[in-house]
Amino acid sequence: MSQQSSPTVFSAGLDIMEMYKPKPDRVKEFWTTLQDVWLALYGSSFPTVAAINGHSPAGGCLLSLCCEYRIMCPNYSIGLNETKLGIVAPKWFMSSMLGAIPYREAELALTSGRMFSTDEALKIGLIDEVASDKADAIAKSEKFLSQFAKIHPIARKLTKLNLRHSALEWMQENKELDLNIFISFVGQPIVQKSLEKYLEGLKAKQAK
Ligand SMILES: CCCCCCCC/C=C\C/C=C/C(=O)SCCNC(=O)CCNC(=O)[C@H](O)C(C)(C)COP(=O)(O)OP(=O)(O)OC[C@H]1O[C@@H](n2cnc3c(N)ncnc32)[C@H](O)[C@@H]1OP(=O)(O)O
Repeated sequence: MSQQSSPTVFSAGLDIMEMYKPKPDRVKEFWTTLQDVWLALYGSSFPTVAAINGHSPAGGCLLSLCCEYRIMCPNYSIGLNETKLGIVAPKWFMSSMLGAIPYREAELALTSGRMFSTDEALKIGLIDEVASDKADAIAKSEKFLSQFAKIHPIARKLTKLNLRHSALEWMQENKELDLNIFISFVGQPIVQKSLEKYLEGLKAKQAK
């Protein structure tokens, strides 16, 4: 469950202002912090559930995909919408999605940057359950977690970490490479232009 200033947003994803005209003194910390959050959450030895009580685009969707189970409240949207911003979901965003939905669905979703409604997300397996509201999402999360009381904790932990091993190992070994790809990608004028247009679209939507 994320605590946001907006009651309708689980996480709006990465701060686009950090990628639009990125400041050289901040960009490394920005990206490595995200890598570290992913490593900690995707690689957590604890069972994890995302109770998604609001919209969850891009980095928001990624946070939920780090968890083993996703429960979402109705009438929100979720997805890796990077292509809509003219950017590319990094390899580890994609592998996180592939841990939840079949390759074919992921390819269609990622290339189109599609955002799914709660019901659509349930249909393709991007989320596991729908909750009627925040309290129900918490109750359902507790129910999911309680099943592990009967499972040996070391067996559960090793099973989870073995399943996630190759994605985690890739990141541990390639943090610097991944950072350099990010910096050179967002630095391209064509990418900056796309981000500018996307931000203008957000402002125009808000002005209506
Ligand atoms: C070859 C391989 C190369 C690989 C290279 C990798 C490069 C790729 C790197 C990164 C991946 C990116 C991940 C991301 O997470 S990108 C961010 C994606 N997020 C979005 O698209 C969300 C956009 N926002 C919305 O859809 C909506 O705002 C909303 C649904 C979240 C909330 O809607 P609503 O409540 O109606 O609020 P407003 O739209 O009115 O927005 C309020 C306010 O907030 C600003 N804002 C919203 N989201 C963001 C954001 N993510 N970053 C910065 N600012 C945001 C919006 O502009 C308004 O601002 P204000 O006018 O100043 O109030």
